Amino acid sequence: MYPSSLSARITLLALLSASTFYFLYKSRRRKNLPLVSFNPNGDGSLDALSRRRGKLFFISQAGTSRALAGRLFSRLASNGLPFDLVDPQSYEPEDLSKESLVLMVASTWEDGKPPENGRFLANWLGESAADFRVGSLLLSRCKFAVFGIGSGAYGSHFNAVAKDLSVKMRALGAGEILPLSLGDVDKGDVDGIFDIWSEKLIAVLKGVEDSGVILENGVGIGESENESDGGFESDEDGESGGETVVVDLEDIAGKGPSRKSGAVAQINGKANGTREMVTSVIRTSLEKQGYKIIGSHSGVKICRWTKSQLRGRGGCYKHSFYGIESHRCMEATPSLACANKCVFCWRHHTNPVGKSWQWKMDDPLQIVDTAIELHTKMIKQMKGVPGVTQERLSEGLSPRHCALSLVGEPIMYPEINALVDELHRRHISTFLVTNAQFPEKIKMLKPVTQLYVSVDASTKESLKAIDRPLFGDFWERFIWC
Ligand SMILES: Cc1cc2nc3c(=O)[nH]c(=O)nc-3n(C[C@H](O)[C@H](O)[C@H](O)COP(=O)(O)O)c2cc1C
Ligand code: SF4
Repeated sequence: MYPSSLSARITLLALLSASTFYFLYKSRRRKNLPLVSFNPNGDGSLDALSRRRGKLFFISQAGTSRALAGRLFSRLASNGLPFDLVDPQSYEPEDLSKESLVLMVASTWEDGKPPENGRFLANWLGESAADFRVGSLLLSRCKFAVFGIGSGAYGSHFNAVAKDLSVKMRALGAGEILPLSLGDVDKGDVDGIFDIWSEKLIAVLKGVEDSGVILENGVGIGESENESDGGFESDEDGESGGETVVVDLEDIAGKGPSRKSGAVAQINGKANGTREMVTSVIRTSLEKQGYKIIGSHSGVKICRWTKSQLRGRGGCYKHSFYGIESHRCMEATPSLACANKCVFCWRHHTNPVGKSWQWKMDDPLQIVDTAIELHTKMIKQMKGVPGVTQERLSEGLSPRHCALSLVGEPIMYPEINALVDELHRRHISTFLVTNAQFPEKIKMLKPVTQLYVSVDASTKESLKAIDRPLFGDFWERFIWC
C-alpha cells in the first residue's frame, strides 16, 4: 500500500461520494416541481418531453388484452388522441424514463406471471423499483393507467400482473391518472368494465388536452393513487405507499451475537464463529430482492448497468470515468454484515450487524468460484433479450472487474486480502467500498484497484443520525479513514 497515493485516492473518492449525494439530493428536490404538461397531439407549444406520443402497451398471450388494447387504440385515435400501440417485446424499457404517458392493458398467466411478451418489461420494472440506485423518481415525468385482464378463479393471483405493474410504476415515481381497473374473464363483464374504464380515461385525457396540462384536480387525477372508485380497484398489497417491512437481524434472529458468548474461535489467527451470518429468514428476504447468496455470508447480484451494457446501452459511472465495461463487471460482497444501520440502506434492514466478525467463515477461493459461477448464470439468462449480441454475451461471461460493494462491509471479512488476491490472480480488477468504520482493516488491506470510502455526512451528529453506527467511537474511526 502506498500511503500518499492512497490518501489522495481516498480524498478524491470522498469528494466524488459527496457530489453523488449532492446530485441525489438535487434530484429528490425535483419531486416538488410542478407536473409536466402533456398534449398527445404534440403541438409546437409543448416542451420536448411532451411531444413524445403516448404509448399503449398490450401484455397478452392468447390475444384478449391485445384485442382490447386495439379497441382502445382506435377509440383514442377517433377522439384525437393518437398513441403508439406497442408490443413490449419490441420496446426498450430504459426508454420509459422519456415517456410522458403510458397505458397498459395486461393479462396474467400461470402462477400470476406475465405473458411472454411482457416478461422483460415487468422484470425490468420490478428490478428497477427494488434497486436503491435507480431511485424513486426515475419515471416521475410519466403518467400512466393500467387495465388488467385475469380470472378470479386464480384466487390470490387474480390479475397479479396488472396490480404489480401499477405498484412498480408508482414506486418509480410515475403518476397514476386513473385507478387500476381489473376485468374478470370468468364473470363475463370484461367488455363492459373495459368500456367504462376507457371512457373515463378518454375524459381524463381530453381534460388534459383542453387545459394543456395535467391538472392535479382533473377527472380522476389526484384521486387515483390510493382510492378505489366504483368498479375500479386500487392495489392493496401495500408495496407502494404502504409501509416498508423493516426486519432487523435483532428482530428476526434474536439478539445480535454476544461478544461474551465464546462462540468465536481463532483459526490461523482469524476469527471463526459457529453461527451462520445469513439465517434462513435473511436468506429468503435477500433472495426476494434478487441477491444470490454464496455460502453463509457472501452475495452476488447482477447490476442493472451490467444488463444495460449487455444490451448495448449505457454503462455505470465507472464506464464514463474509467472506461470500464459494465457488462464485464460483477458486483459482489464477502460480508453481508456491516457495523451500521444506515437509514438509506436498501436492504430493507435485513442486514446482519456486528462490530467484529462473529460468524462462521467461508473459504475465499470458494467464494470467488461461486460468485463467478452465479454471476455467469445470471448473464446467460440475458440470452435472447433484445439488444444482447453474442459478442457482448461472451464478454460478459468472463468478468474482468469486481465491485466489492454490493451491500454490507466487505473488509469485515477476515480473509478479504486472500479474496482480493484471488480476484487479481484471475485478472479481475477490484473496486472496494468501505463505510469508514474499520480503520485497522484499511491499514491491513492489500492494494485494491480502487478504494472508495462512503462519506454519508459531514458532522458527527449528522453521521450518527444517518448511519446509526454501532461503534461508540464511530466519528474517530470515520475521521481516521
Ligand atoms: C394457463 C392459464 C393460467 C392463468 N393464470 C391466471 C392467473 O394466475 N391469474 C389471473 O388473474 N388469470 C389467469 N389466467 C386467466 C387469463 O388471464 C385470461 O384467460 C386472459 O383472458 C388471458 O389474456 P390474454 O388472452 O391477453 O393472454 C390464466 C389463464 C390460463 C389459460
Ligand atoms: S454501511 Fe452499507 S450495507 Fe451497512 S447499513 Fe449502511 S448502506 Fe447498508
